[in-house]
Amino acid sequence: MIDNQPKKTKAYIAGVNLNDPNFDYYMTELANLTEADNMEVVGQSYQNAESIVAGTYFGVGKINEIRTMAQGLKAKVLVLNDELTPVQIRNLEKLTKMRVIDRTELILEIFASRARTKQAKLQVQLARLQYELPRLHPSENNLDQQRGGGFANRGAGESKLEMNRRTIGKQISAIKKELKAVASQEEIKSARRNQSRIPKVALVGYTNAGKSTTMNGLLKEFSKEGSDKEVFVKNMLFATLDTSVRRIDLKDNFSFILSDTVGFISKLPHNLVESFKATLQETKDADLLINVVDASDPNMVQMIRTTQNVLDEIGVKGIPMITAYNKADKTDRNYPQIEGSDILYSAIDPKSIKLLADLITKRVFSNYEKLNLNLPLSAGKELAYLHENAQVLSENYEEDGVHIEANIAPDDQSRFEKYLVNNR
Ligand SMILES: Nc1nc2c(ncn2[C@@H]2O[C@H](COP(=O)(O)OP(=O)(O)OP(=O)(O)O)[C@@H](O)[C@H]2O)c(=O)[nH]1
Ligand SMILES: [Mg+2]
Repeated sequence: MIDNQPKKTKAYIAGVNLNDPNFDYYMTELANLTEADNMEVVGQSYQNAESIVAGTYFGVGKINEIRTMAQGLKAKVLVLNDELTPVQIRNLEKLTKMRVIDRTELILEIFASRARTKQAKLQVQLARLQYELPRLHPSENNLDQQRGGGFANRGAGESKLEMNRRTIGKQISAIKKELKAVASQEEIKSARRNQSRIPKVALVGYTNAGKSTTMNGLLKEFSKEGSDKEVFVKNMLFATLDTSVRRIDLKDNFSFILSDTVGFISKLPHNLVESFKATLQETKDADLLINVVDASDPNMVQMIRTTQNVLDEIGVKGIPMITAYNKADKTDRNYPQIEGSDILYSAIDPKSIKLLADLITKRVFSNYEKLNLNLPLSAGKELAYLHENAQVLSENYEEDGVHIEANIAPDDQSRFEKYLVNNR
């Protein structure tokens, strides 16, 4: 059989365990990330230690062991479980004769390969440059220094370093400026959404949990535009890097705005989270979060914790949340099923999607109040506002005005007080 697949680079993965109960889970993630970066994991090892060795990350014995093992397995790349210092990376490359990639660089590479839109590309580029800046080192300009020979030329390498730093610094400012321009466009749209009383619901969660599939499921069931508005779904880490915002129109005039965004993983590089601030804004502005969890994954509990940690890091606090246990079709449990404020479902099952929509409706509109109003026929503007921002249950044009029964947001209730009919 002819194998047309290009051969994947073989990688050896390793880490130092500082007595962390989640260490095995982090190594599993590291293996998945390495595969997601188009490499093949051929082996792994770890070292239990009290602390990281400052200059070389591992102790000498471990480095020798890794070099021997990795060479035997023909690994070309050594992938490490933490963010390393530039000195540690350089020393390990010398000692192992392999390319060394730390966890941060690995995640940045994956994001770079996935970025499609201008905003995502700029955000990843910014995070990469910020990662590189402190990693520029005079020794990387050895050639210049050596070529010059002699003492007199010693400054040449350093000035090149300065030059590189300045160039990267300039690139960073330019990208930040461009990002601001892109973000302000988004802000205008988002401000418009914030002005409206339509509730905002945000899908969040671990990467590959099924957020985008859930969004498409809701769109298929409840959006007039249907499949035109569907988002990209794929069985891979970080399929989504942008935020998509769609309007979902449920029965009985219930509408909400739904957003789907980038997924999370443990130890997301801080720079990356910082760069993706604009993308994650929709999550911060939400009235309700749906935390999508892959219920068929044995590491489900750690994944939930990871999502909580990232939400804390980006400053998402106090927003009500539904935990949505997805992929129930891959478990032996009965679904769909509501369990308190949570749901067990499958995003590819229409019945599940309807139950999820019911749960969202209940949660989002729980503090709305059902009011009976009588609006004069001249109050066209108020009527339009109600249709846009409340759930209009019934509407009858009578001689004395328009009789309306509607569920109205707490903030809007005073606005319609004067039209109240006292028959509640
Ligand atoms: N069997 C099964 N597969 C599902 C279900 N939901 C999603 N998937 C699959 O899981 C994979 C990931 O789905 P996505 O919707 O792209 O996941 P995501 O959370 O948006 O992932 P990222 O954007 O990468 O963070 C795809 O192959 C989906 O087809 C489900 O309920 N059952
Ligand atoms: Mg997605």
